Amino acid sequence: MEFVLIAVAILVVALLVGASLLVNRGRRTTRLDDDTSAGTTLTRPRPPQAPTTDPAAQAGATASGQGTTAAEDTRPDVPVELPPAEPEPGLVFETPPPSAGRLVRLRARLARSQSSLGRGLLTVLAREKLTEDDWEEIEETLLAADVGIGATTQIVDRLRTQSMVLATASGSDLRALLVRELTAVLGPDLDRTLGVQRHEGRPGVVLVVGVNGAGKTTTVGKIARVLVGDGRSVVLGAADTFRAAAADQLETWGERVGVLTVRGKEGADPASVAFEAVRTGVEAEVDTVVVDTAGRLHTKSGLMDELGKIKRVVEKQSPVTEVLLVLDATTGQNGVVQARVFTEAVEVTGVVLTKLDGTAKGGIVVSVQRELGIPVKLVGLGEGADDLAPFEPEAFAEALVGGE
Ligand SMILES: Nc1nc2c(ncn2[C@@H]2O[C@H](COP(=O)(O)OP(=O)(O)OP(=O)(O)O)[C@@H](O)[C@H]2O)c(=O)[nH]1
Repeated sequence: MEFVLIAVAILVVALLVGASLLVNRGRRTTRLDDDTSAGTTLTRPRPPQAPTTDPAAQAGATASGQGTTAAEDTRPDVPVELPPAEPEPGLVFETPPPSAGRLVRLRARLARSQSSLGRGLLTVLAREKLTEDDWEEIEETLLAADVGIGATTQIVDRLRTQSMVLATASGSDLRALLVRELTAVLGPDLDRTLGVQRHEGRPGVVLVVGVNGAGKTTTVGKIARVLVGDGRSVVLGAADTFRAAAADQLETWGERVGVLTVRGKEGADPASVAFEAVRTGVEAEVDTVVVDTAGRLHTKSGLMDELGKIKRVVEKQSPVTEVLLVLDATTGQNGVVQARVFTEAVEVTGVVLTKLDGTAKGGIVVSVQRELGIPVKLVGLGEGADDLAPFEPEAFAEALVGGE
């Protein structure tokens, strides 16, 4: 009898161990879009034989937000199969226009800056003989438009040396002169190429940073459209896990143009989401992965830690080729102060100035570039999906001055 009891006990223990092994094994593999997992998800349904990832690693990163991340764990190198980029039934992808020439098409959006800056300057310059009061007015107009003291002095000095020419210049000559001088302070020789190209078989990786409310998420969506409009394939990463609505917003932007978004659960580790987004981009061999990051302005060291970690983790997959800082043009000099925190936290390679349509201070482009020493690469000129344009100094100066 005793022998039978011992045999039954051994059998029960063996069954329990076997069952637990099976359960754990089941947990080790989950689909990226499995809503019950704590890790990252793709926004569109994956094929039934979708590959698997290690949720244990993801959960670790998600829960802690520090220490080892998903990326830093050794994870099986499981290929990610993406659903075909074809419209689902009833869903028609939009075709955004290419980015070239957008600034010229959107020049009317700078009307507010044009009337206060461009027209203001032209009116004074057209006076028969310029007095000291006139020069002061020119200076004040430039400063009021946030051009900044250094560039204002440069413009006024150069115009003064040409006052003989000004005295006899026609309206169109004056306009051309002003366009030339404004272009000169806009840094016409700065390299504004976006680092979005594939390199050595890996996608370009763009990190988008900036204070929440600057239009960052909207801008990431618009950048996706710029890239798609220019014929590139894109994956988006919703690493702003602090604000749940940001991921929803990004998904919607992506869906409209057939771009996949990798997102995390609310509160997930941003680095983990960024890692998965880039991993997905590498596997799918897309041209560019664009990652939206959280822009909470907590302590500088907190920001540095978070952005530093995202960059470090992402670069296990593919080098970061562009870090874009999104700034709201309507916040003026305040925005520049905030911007400094970001430039100290991460090596920013380009600035996106949003909401330029909503300000009379178009000169902010000049002061941002001068103060941060970073080129403005894109400008936001409205709420429309394609109201984001590559920045071109001469076209911008033309738009500010207006006419012709
Ligand atoms: N007029 C104008 N509005 C813009 C521009 N860029 C963004 N916006 C709008 O600004 C509004 C507020 O944007 P945000 O509050 O910054 O929202 P968000 O884009 O999610 O920004 P984050 O919180 O940084 O992620 C949205 O309605 C955008 O459409 C622009 O260039 N011009």
